[in-house]
Amino acid sequence: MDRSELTSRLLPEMTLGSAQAKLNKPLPLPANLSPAERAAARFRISGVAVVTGGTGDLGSVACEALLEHGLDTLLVWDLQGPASTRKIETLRSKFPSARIEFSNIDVTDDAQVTKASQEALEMVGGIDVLLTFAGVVSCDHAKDMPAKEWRRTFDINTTGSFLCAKAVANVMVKSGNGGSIVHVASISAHRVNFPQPQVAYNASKAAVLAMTKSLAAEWAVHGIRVNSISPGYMDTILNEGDGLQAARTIWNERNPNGRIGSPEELCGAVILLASSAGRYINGADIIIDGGQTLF
Ligand SMILES: NC(=O)c1ccc[n+]([C@@H]2O[C@H](COP(=O)([O-])OP(=O)(O)OC[C@H]3O[C@@H](n4cnc5c(N)ncnc54)[C@H](O)[C@@H]3O)[C@@H](O)[C@H]2O)c1
Ligand SMILES: OC[C@@H](O)C(O)[C@H](O)CO
Repeated sequence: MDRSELTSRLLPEMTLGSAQAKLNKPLPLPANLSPAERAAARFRISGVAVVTGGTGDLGSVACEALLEHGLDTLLVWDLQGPASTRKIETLRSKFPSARIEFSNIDVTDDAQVTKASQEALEMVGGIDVLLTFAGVVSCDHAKDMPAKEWRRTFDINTTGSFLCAKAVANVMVKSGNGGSIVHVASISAHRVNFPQPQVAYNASKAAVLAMTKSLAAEWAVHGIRVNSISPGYMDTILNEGDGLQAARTIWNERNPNGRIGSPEELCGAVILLASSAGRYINGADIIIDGGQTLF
């Protein structure tokens, strides 16, 4: 079997030239812009974005950043609750000209995310950006870890992120416009957290990194970029339960900046990866931790 036969049999979708890669088109910046306008245009986000876990502490801040940068339509996929209703109302009042829709979606349910993605294609013409913030933390000691808890952590953090990426990528391929997918990994994907035991969480986030690189390689031909961010410890509710409040002192001491991060400090990386400023970034991970992982 020669090389081209092998390539087309094993990886037909990756054969060069099988689809027009949007990544290889010139940057769509009109020539008559002022330098300041050009700078802003590079980081402009237009079109439609899906944000999973978009009413959580980090996801809601990322939603706001997308809207600040010009997003027309925001589709939030999260579990319904009083907090989600409140956060969506706040976003709508801050950005009255944007279309903001909430759907009660469990990211671990393949049928639900597939249906919601298809509806986005029919309702708003496609999806340009996907951010996968839906996630849970699990702090059991390994020797006491119930199989159910291990599976739940992987199901939401890893499988859920994959199922959303798959469903959204299919829509991006159908619309023919490519897009940008940003997964939310963690510094826990790169190293073992201290002092809290988090074997399932750490492993689930390391899998997100490997998945991100695999999808980036497979979908570049469709003009879809897939990257991840790895936040360090952020000041969120996720880091308050399970005795984590007490661990904060240690995290602060072990950070060269002397403090954990605030949710807003993720926005720069999210906008870079989602916008055309990041058009040649593919399969990358950006660690945003104030240097926590340096020592
Ligand atoms: N907070 C941190 O310090 C930190 C650091 C690194 C990575 N992260 C990651 O960032 C992401 C967001 O964290 P956060 O601090 O905003 O937490 P959060 O608990 O405030 O938000 C998580 C969101 O995910 C949603 N969610 C959970 N299970 C879901 C499911 N099955 N289907 C749909 N939605 C679901 C929750 O409803 C919630 O809105 C998580 O993936 C987390 O692992 C957080
Ligand atoms: O590693 C940092 C985060 O992923 C997370 O905030 C932490 O692990 C939760 O305890």
